[in-house]
Amino acid sequence: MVEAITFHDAQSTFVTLGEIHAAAQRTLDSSVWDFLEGGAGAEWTLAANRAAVDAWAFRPRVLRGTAPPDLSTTLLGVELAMPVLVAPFGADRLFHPEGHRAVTAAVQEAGIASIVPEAGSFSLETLAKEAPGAARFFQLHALGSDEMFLGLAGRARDAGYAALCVTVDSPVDGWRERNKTNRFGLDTSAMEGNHDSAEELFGPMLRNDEPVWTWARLAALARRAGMPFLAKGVLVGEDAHEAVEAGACAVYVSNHGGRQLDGAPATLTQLPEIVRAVEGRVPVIIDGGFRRGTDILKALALGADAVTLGRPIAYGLAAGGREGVAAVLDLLRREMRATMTLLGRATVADLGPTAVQKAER
Ligand SMILES: Cc1cc2nc3c(=O)[nH]c(=O)nc-3n(C[C@H](O)[C@H](O)[C@H](O)COP(=O)(O)O)c2cc1C
Ligand SMILES: CC(C)CC(=O)C(=O)O
Repeated sequence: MVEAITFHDAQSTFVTLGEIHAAAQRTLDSSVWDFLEGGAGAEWTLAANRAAVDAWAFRPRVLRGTAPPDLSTTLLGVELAMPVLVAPFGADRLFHPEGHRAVTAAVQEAGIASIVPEAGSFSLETLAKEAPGAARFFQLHALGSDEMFLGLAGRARDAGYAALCVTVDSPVDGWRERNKTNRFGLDTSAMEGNHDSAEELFGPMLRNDEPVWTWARLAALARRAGMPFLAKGVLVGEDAHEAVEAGACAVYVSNHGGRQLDGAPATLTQLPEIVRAVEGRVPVIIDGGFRRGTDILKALALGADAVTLGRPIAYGLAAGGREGVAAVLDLLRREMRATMTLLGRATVADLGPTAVQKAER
């Protein structure tokens, strides 16, 4: 007798990413859920990110005799078991008491890397010490005083981070109506892992009373800090060009998951323009609305070197701490692996513009 073939994953309580999303929502208070899930304004950009992914279909090749798929890649000298990074998300202890300690532990196990946030619950040193393989990039804002930036950059350098990830799309907090409706008060202790007080960082952002930084200022500070930097939050070719000219080691296409400028275009829509402007001089990474393995492979086909994920990782964290994040990463990896075979592509380098076409509906 043939025994049953099971299609579920015996390694985890969760067998789909949808289940993890639902479990996260069940776990969190509704106002924390809204803070996590929501975007700015009418949430047009939030929805546009998803629609842009769905606007592409694959062009699969069959009977190509390719080797079993290999998802591994190298980004800025960091080896990744798959072309995925964890996007920086602050206030992590709101989702789980272990916050980024749980995230970096799972990320290290999965053989990829995290972008550790400035506004997180645990210090950059703690995370680098506990999970040196995962804590490879440190995010900080192009905001506040030069001394604050140099202080954090120096700490990241001393703790062994490979590069800074500088967020350039948040000189002021986005107009987030779910938080306003909920009278949501963010517990600042969830954001003080790297600062004596959250006011240091959020004061200028909330007051909106300081001159906005320039590329020249960022370039000069990064040089003084002796650290390479990725520019996070680039959406148009002109800024991609400016970022490379300012010395960025990578351009990170992002609209902050639709949380900052509502009406900003979808990231996947902008990707080809940015790839053209960068002309292969530095890697291009992207985030915004990527929710499953097939989504990630579409971005790679359109020219991204890696895809970063924000909310999906936070869902895993809320649903099950370290194990929840591990389940998200494992599901993504296995779905991508199966999809690569269905596409007739053996390595991520084989994914190019011929792997996708505009979807007809
Ligand atoms: C709860 C939350 C907190 C975030 N905090 C930060 C932050 O401190 N710094 C930053 O650069 N981006 C932050 N982001 C934006 C993410 O880095 C990323 O750009 C975004 O989540 C990507 O979209 P996705 O959630 O659809 O994957 C945050 C996002 C979320 C959901
Ligand atoms: C730490 C948070 C206030 C950051 C956040 O919500 C964001 O950057 O989108």
